[in-house]
Amino acid sequence: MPSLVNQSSNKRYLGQVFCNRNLNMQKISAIGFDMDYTLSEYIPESFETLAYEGAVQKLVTHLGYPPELLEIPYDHTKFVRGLVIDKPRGNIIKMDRHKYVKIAYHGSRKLTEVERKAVYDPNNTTWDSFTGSGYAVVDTLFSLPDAFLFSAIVDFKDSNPDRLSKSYEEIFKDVRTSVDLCHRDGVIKDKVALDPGKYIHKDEHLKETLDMWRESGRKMFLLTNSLYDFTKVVMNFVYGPAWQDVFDIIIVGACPMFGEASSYLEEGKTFQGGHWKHLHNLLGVSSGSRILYVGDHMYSDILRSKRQLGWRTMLVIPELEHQINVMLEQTGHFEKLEELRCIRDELDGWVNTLEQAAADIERKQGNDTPTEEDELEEAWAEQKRIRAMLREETKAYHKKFHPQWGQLFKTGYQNSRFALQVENYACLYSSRVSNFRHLSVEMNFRCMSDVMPHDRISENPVTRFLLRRGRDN
Ligand SMILES: Nc1nc2c(ncn2[C@@H]2O[C@H](COP(=O)(O)O)[C@@H](O)[C@H]2O)c(=O)[nH]1
Ligand SMILES: [Mg+2]
Repeated sequence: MPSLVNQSSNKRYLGQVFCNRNLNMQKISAIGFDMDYTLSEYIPESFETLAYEGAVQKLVTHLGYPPELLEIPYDHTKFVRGLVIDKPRGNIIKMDRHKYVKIAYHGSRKLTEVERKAVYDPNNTTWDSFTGSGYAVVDTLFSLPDAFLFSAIVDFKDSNPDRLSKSYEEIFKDVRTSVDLCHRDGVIKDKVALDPGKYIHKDEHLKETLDMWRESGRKMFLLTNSLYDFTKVVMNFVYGPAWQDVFDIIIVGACPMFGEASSYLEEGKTFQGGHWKHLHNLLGVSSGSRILYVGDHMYSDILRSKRQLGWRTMLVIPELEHQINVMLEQTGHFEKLEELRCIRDELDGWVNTLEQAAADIERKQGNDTPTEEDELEEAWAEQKRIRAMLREETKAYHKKFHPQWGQLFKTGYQNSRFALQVENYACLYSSRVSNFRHLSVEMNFRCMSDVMPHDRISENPVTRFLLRRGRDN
């Protein structure tokens, strides 16, 4: 069977597993799985609506929010992972990998460039790391209803200031409390238990993938934040009644960097809570690098388990399918953007040369010659035209991915903060666990070679500028 790793198609995503860090499966002796949004992919329309409607109900009934909020329907397409909620300002923002804010919305209103830069451009304000308590990262699909609800209430407050006197930060706190409660009081889980098929996608290939790994002789474990009753509902649906047989260890009510050594409940091979050292002992591994953990939550599943436990990680990114399909459809558009960028760089070089020449002449003669002035005016006009065109084309390209937030892994043409975290913390990533079924259980994953700007020295605009100057002198 042909390997699907890092193989590209010019039509659609084929379920490739992508590799950021070399990982030899022969060195992996235990494979662990998170459950929610990893083994079970929830249907956003129905599942997220449970959290949203439950939370609005609580805000209105228990926290005195205006009943009109009950009439706002949930739109699961509005927000995406990787965004950051700026609680005190009532904004939701998207950053590039350098933490420059490139898109900002206040409620559902997009900030103009001037407004955005006044608040977030480090040239105008003090540098912000966006890590304090005033910010909340949308780093799991579970947070999308929080983002939608916060933004809807910000809109409501702005249009009805006399009806809602709470600050944006207080509103966020109430939203968080209400959504959190829905995860604990049965508003979400009782409904899912009654009709799992309405809320969970059935992946026809999941069972064979998990069985394939089990048969490879590796230790298998499930490590989920969900409690046992809900785990049973979900695993029964996604795998079948024999789900417990596929795992050597089942840990519920916990995430990778879990707990106190002594605080856990044990029933056979099933535990509630516990400690990672205990888990390493049970798995018989001496080093975290022998464990591959597959999860969807950037922070708790991937970043913490990699940084603090040294586990190898695979991030499940369901959004990858849409992102890659649009990218492949838009190849022509992307090439046009690349071309425009080259023209812009050439023009910048040309303008630079002319400006320098004009300055030299001015120094020597005391004023510009009309020829230089005309040429410079012409170059500036062309530079302005191309820059505007590039800006518009880039916006149009991004809109193909998402009308408000653009391409998940990019802001403009740089990697987004989300992409940076995927690169830094996920050894592997793919859209779903069952994509592994195409691959050998002993696969030696190898990453692509890294490219720094100086590795592409001949494409560098500064190189082109220097070469042209060298030729002209
Ligand atoms: N109390 C809260 N629980 C939450 C919230 N968001 C998600 N969850 C629950 O966590 C687990 C996720 O399990 P995992 O398998 O991905 O580790 C699941 O039971 C969710 O319902 C929250 O805001 N508050
Ligand atoms: Mg999860």
